[in-house]
Amino acid sequence: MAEDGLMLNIFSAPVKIQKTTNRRPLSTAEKWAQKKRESKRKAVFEPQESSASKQRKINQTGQQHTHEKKLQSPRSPSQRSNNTDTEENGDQRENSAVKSPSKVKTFPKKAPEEQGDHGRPFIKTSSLFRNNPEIPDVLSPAVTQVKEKVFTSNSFEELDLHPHLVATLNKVLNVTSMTSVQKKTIPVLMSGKDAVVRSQTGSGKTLAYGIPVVQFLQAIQPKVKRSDGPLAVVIVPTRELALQSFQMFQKLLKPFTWIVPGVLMGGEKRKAEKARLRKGINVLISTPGRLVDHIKNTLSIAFSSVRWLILDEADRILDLGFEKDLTVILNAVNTTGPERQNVLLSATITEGLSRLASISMKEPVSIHVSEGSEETVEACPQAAPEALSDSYAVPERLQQHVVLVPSKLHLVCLAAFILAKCKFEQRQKLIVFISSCEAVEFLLTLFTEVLCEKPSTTSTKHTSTSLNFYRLHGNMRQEDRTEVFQKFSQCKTGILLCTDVAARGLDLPQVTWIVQYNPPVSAAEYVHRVGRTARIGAQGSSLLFLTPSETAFVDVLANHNISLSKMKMEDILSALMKDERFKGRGKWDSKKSAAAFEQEVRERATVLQTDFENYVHANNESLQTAKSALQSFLRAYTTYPSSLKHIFHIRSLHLGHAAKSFGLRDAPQGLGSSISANPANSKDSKKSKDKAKRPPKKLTAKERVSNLMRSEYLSGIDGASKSKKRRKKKKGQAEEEQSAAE
Ligand SMILES: Nc1ncnc2c1ncn2[C@@H]1O[C@H](COP(=O)(O)OP(=O)(O)OP(=O)(O)O)[C@@H](O)[C@H]1O
Repeated sequence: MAEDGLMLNIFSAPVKIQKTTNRRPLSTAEKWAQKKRESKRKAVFEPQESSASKQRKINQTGQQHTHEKKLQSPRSPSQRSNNTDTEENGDQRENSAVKSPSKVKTFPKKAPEEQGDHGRPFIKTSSLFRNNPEIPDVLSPAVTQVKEKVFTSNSFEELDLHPHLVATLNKVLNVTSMTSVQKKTIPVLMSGKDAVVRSQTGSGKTLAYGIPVVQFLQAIQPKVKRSDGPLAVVIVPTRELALQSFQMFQKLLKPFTWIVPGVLMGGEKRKAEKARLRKGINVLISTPGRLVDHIKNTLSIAFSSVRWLILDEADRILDLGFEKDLTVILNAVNTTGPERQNVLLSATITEGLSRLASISMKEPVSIHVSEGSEETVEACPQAAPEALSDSYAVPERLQQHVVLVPSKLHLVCLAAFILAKCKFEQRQKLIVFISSCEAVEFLLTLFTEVLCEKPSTTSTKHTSTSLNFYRLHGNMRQEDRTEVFQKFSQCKTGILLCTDVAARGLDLPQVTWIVQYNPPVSAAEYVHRVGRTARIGAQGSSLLFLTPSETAFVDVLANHNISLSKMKMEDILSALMKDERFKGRGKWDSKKSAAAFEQEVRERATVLQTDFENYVHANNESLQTAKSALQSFLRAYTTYPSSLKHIFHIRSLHLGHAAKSFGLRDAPQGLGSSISANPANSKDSKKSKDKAKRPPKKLTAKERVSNLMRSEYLSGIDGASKSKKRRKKKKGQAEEEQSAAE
């Protein structure tokens, strides 16, 4: 079973949790062994230091501690007075157990003038800036980026379209000239051919298939009737995308009221969908799992008239292990139907897509828009898409950045970036990609509580706007998902925290920044995520967070002709200098030296981290939420494909440092066993021990794909329903999360 393998992978991973309480003195041999383990770990996580620098550090330790002790506690001491804190050196501190409130070490109250502006009592805070791995120099290899011209000077009038359709395009959709992909695709599809279409994100692929479908359907005589059932079937991977494509068809079909569009998607009431199907839907937009569900269970669904089958984001549909679902769909539409046109579209052609093309299409025309490819509209007997798989086009006006941030500093760095953009700049709209639903929920609460200013507090020095956080992931109720999708579409400024459920196809207007807080599982997913900005010729920016050990992902992207420019972590953190809420203990004077500035930035980052940690440790509920968010992050981390495991391997994560990025002061103990029956962790269970001894079951290729893509399942992308049900029977928590996503 794929899941068994996965669980084993996750929880038997060498995640080391040190116990530090109730220690007895170590014997010499134990000390030696510990020293050896420590130096081995340091070789992985920390820069090599000269003995002189080590000595310097030892000499400085006392001083540093004194300095840290002077850092202040959060704003509401009353609310957070029972917070724990730890004060140990480096890793020991991070891995030590959470002390009970009674053991909290508090410091003697200082005179009011020493307390700083917010009256934080002094607490000990572990250093964010020590024991971090060295940040290497990242040089994005020089690559020639693939360019695609978005617009042409040709108008829709040049095509032989129904005048009402042209009028709708001009007046309802406000589009007059064709984009390059539309100019190339529409005539091919109107001539009745199958096509594989690749063009960059936000280049108008939806209309490239929507216009020919509507032109075709309105011309059918006698007129199309509802009772004809579906004549066009559009399959998309997520519910929001289904809704978006449906809305586009609604607009296009305005003048042709006798043709009825409809959408089926997981999360909606089946009964209501059945009723709509019974009434008759002519253009059917659906997620794959839901359509299969209806094919099997709804007698009123008849595919005898289907003339178009369109797979949008076709590579993703295949990636997710939808092959079985697609076979069911293809069998259903193939039964008695007439000649059918098939269209596959995506911004990223993969090997999988060409495989799909070969099973479902007849001599498809390959359409791609890269510059210098004017003559690339050609008959493509299967192999041609593969020729495209190495380089991806990203929008020309997209500015791509990467920042290397040690795990410990991830949280404050993201917070500082959000503050910089959305508090101290105007009209910024951010999407932040996070690897799991729980982490999205956790960050939403944490940021809302710690970063958003309470109405009573006002910032004096800098004009600031309020922060509006939204979240989108697969564990949300469908009504909430739809509401957030609509609200974020309409808002002028805000921050959407989301999983990859929002990575594909969504056309959210005026997004200015894409932040990939957790790296994507592939270069293709990178392209789709950043593609939520800089759409249809607009400008946009993106920022990819990597830890120092993940730096090689920059080369992976370069292999696909994607080049990034470096942003410095210190520059991002320096945004905290504008926020007086996090100011350090000393009086800050802008005339001070650069070194003092840097020191103040660090102090502010530490104050902010302390606020996060105090919020997390304020009560058991928030602590448990942080722990389960960390668990889900670790679980997602194990799902990178084997081709990227040399960069993203759970072994290269430092659990204590990762915990810090969830506001946890220590690496939680018993992490694995609390999630599920992890053989390695459930020491007492004989069954578990036996299981642990068993070699992992060899997985089939398909199971491996499912395994690798599990973070996407967890993130709520519409997955194969049957396998989920099976998993639900067998496993606990993880499966529940997944079924909620459907
Ligand atoms: N000819 C056009 N002129 C102006 N705007 C257009 C034109 N065609 C499409 N658009 C607009 O461009 C935006 C992006 O279109 P669309 O979502 O179809 O892009 P896409 O290529 O499918 O992107 P993705 O690969 O991310 O799914 C939409 O808001 C759409 O209304």
